[in-house]
Amino acid sequence: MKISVVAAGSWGTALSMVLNSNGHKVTVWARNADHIETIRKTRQNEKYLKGIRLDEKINFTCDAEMALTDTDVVVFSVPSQHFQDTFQMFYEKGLLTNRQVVVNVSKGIDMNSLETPSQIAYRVYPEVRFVTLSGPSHAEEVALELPTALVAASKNRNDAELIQDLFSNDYMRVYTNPDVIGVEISGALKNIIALGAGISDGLGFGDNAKAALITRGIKEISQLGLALGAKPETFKGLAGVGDLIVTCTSMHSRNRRCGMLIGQGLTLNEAVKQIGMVVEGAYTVKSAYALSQRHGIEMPITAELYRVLYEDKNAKTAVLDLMTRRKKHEMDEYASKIEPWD
Ligand SMILES: NC(=O)C1=CN([C@@H]2O[C@H](COP(=O)(O)OP(=O)(O)OC[C@H]3O[C@@H](n4cnc5c(N)ncnc54)[C@H](O)[C@@H]3O)[C@@H](O)[C@H]2O)C=CC1
Ligand SMILES: O=C(CO)COP(=O)(O)O
Repeated sequence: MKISVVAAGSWGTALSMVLNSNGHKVTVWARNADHIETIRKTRQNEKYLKGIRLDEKINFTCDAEMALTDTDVVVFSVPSQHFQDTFQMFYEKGLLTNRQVVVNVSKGIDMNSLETPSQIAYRVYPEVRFVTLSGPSHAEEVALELPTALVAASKNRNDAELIQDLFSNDYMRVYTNPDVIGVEISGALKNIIALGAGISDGLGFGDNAKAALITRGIKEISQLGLALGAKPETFKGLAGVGDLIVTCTSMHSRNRRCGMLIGQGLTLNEAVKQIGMVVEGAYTVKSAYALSQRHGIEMPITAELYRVLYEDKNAKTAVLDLMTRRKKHEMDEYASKIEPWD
């Protein structure tokens, strides 16, 4: 198949390698001509995916028409805060048709509209054939062909299966899932919890704190997801708890590393600058906090992180406030229904 990949960051580049090794004709589009020129000359993406050689067969261009015309699949890998602009720009140029399948691989919620990428895509182009590809997958490991499992989620089974076939090989296993919103909310919100896990590490806390954040984190993620129409099983899957575990524990995670720097005393801006790549949780924390208020959902970890990142709250005070919240049952439903020990 002919496939366009939009953006030459770490994830777009790693996925273009998978698709190329699966025998597809891949063209990567990026807006920065100098970046493209350097990749073409060196066959490396030194800025975003250090030390990895890129096959000569992968095309790199900054000509959008050349990259998208007559392709079967368009993979969007722009940071989520730029998904709206980029998708709309390609749509208005007439470069997206419903003969193509659009795959989004970014993980976030737009801070202005509070929409996920699928909600943006359907609003801009109601006939879009949309698939979201998510799950525990650091680009650095995928580029080395280390075993990875993903989820392709779509309202349309054929489109989900097409994307499953396209990316599957002996080091990449792709499952399908009809729950697009559940997969999107999982992928977006795990970045917030990973920032928190990094802050916890940076403050010198241990594995107990990390396990507590992961476990209470998936509860917050699923509560917001359920309010937005997600299915509960999704949060137990690869896009849910799977991606939460890898992002909260891996040294590859930009969100976790950014949190560690904040825990060690840097400001959010200083930490993001030092990471030098997108730190999605820094933006999605604003969207998730706003959504929790809109839907009346208690999300204590998200709320404390919002205060630390945007209201200058001291991180240690935030932890103390989380630890000394009102005492409660582990399962909220017990509080409102029957006594659990009856
Ligand atoms: N890197 C990874 O391991 C994974 C990343 N993701 C997600 O993929 C998305 C992209 O992440 P990365 O590639 O890692 O980020 P990155 O920071 O490595 O690269 C982002 C790329 O997007 C480009 N870009 C930024 N704004 C743009 C715009 N308005 N138009 C066109 N291009 C633009 C940048 O120039 C850069 O090339 C994020 O949502 C991330 O959460 C998902 C799974 C794995
Ligand atoms: O989504 C990812 C792994 O699944 C990448 O996480 P980071 O953006 O924190 O590096």
